[in-house]
Amino acid sequence: MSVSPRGPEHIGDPDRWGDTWGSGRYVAGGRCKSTARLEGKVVIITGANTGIGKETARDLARRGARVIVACRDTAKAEAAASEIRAETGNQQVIVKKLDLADTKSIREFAEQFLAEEKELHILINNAGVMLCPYSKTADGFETHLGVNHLGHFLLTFLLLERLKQSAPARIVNVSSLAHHVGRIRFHDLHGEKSYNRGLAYCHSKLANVLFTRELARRLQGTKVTANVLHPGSVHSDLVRHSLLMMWLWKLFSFFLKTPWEGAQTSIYCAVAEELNSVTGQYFSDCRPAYVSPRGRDDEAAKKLWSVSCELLGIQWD
Ligand SMILES: NC(=O)c1ccc[n+]([C@@H]2O[C@H](COP(=O)([O-])OP(=O)(O)OC[C@H]3O[C@@H](n4cnc5c(N)ncnc54)[C@H](OP(=O)(O)O)[C@@H]3O)[C@@H](O)[C@H]2O)c1
Repeated sequence: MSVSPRGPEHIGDPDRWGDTWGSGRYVAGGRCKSTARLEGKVVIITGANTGIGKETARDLARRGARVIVACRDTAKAEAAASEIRAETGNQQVIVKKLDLADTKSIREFAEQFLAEEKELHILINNAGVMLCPYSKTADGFETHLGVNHLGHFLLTFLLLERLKQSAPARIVNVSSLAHHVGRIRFHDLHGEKSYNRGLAYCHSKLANVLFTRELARRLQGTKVTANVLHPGSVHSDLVRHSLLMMWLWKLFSFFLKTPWEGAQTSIYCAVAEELNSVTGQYFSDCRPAYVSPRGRDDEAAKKLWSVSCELLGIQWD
C-alpha cells in the first residue's frame, strides 16, 4: 500500500495517508471553518455531558440542530444540556439515557429514539473510557472493548435504517492516535489471559478504526458516510481511572487541547461541506491523518465485524 503522496488534497481516498499524526494544543491546532447551518437536522452524540462530546453538542446546537445528548448519567447530562440551551438559545437539546456498558440500555435507547424521532442525520459515537481496572460490562465484555467498540457497534446497527432513510447522513466515530499501538487480539478479546489497561484502550480504539473502514465499505452508494478521527490530546476527564495520568494531565495541561479545541475535528467530520461524499477516512486536526497499517487491514476489519455480530447476537450483512 502506498505511503505517499500525502496531504489534504487526498481527502476522499481512504488508502492515501494524510499528512498529520494529530497534535496537542500548540503543535498544529486545527479548526472547523465550516459555517454550515443544521436547522431541521437531528444529531445524536454519545457521552455529550462532558469533555469533547459536550463541546461538540454545544457547537451543533449553535448551528440549529436538534441534539440528542445520549448519556449514562441523566442528571449530569441534564446539567450540560440546560447550560447549552441557555447559552445557544436552542431549546432542542434533549437528554436521553444511554449506558453503552449494557446492551439492554442501548436497545431501549434506540427503541425510544426510533419511536420519537422521524429522522437521524448525524450520529457521533464519542463516548469512551480509558485505563479502567479490569472489569466487564453487563454482558460480560471487557469494559474498553464493550463500551468503546461493541456498544457503538450495536448502537449504529440499531439506528442505521433511520440514517439511510434520512440520507444524506453521517456517522462519526471518535477513535484515537492510540490506535497505532492497538492490536485486535482475537484469541483473547476480553483480556482474560492477559490484561493491560493502557493497551486495552488502544485495542478498542483500533477497533473503532477497523469498524469505520468496514462500515464505510458496506455503506457505499447509500449516501450515509462513516469517518473516524483522533481529537488530539485533550484536557478532559478521560484519564479519571489513573491517579498517575490525572497528575500528568494536570502537569502538562498547558500543552493539551481544551475540550473545545478537541471537538473541532468531530464538528468538521459532522458538518464540513467538502466531506459530503467522503467516507472511510481517518482525520485529525480537521485533516486526513496517518492510519496505522493495522488500521488498514481489511481482513482484520471483516473478522472483527463478524466476531462483533456474534458477541452481540445480531445479524448484520
Ligand atoms: N481526551 C483525549 O486526550 C482523547 C484523545 C484521544 C481520543 N479521545 C476520545 O475522545 C472521546 C471523548 O473523550 P473525552 O476526552 O471527552 O473524555 P471524557 O470527558 O471522559 O468523556 C467521556 C464521555 O463518555 C461517557 N461514557 C463513559 N462510559 C460510558 C458508558 N458506559 N455509557 C455512556 N457513556 C459513557 C462519559 O460519561 P460519564 O461522564 O457519565 O462518565 C463521558 O460523557 C473518547 O472516545 C476518547 O477515547 C480523547
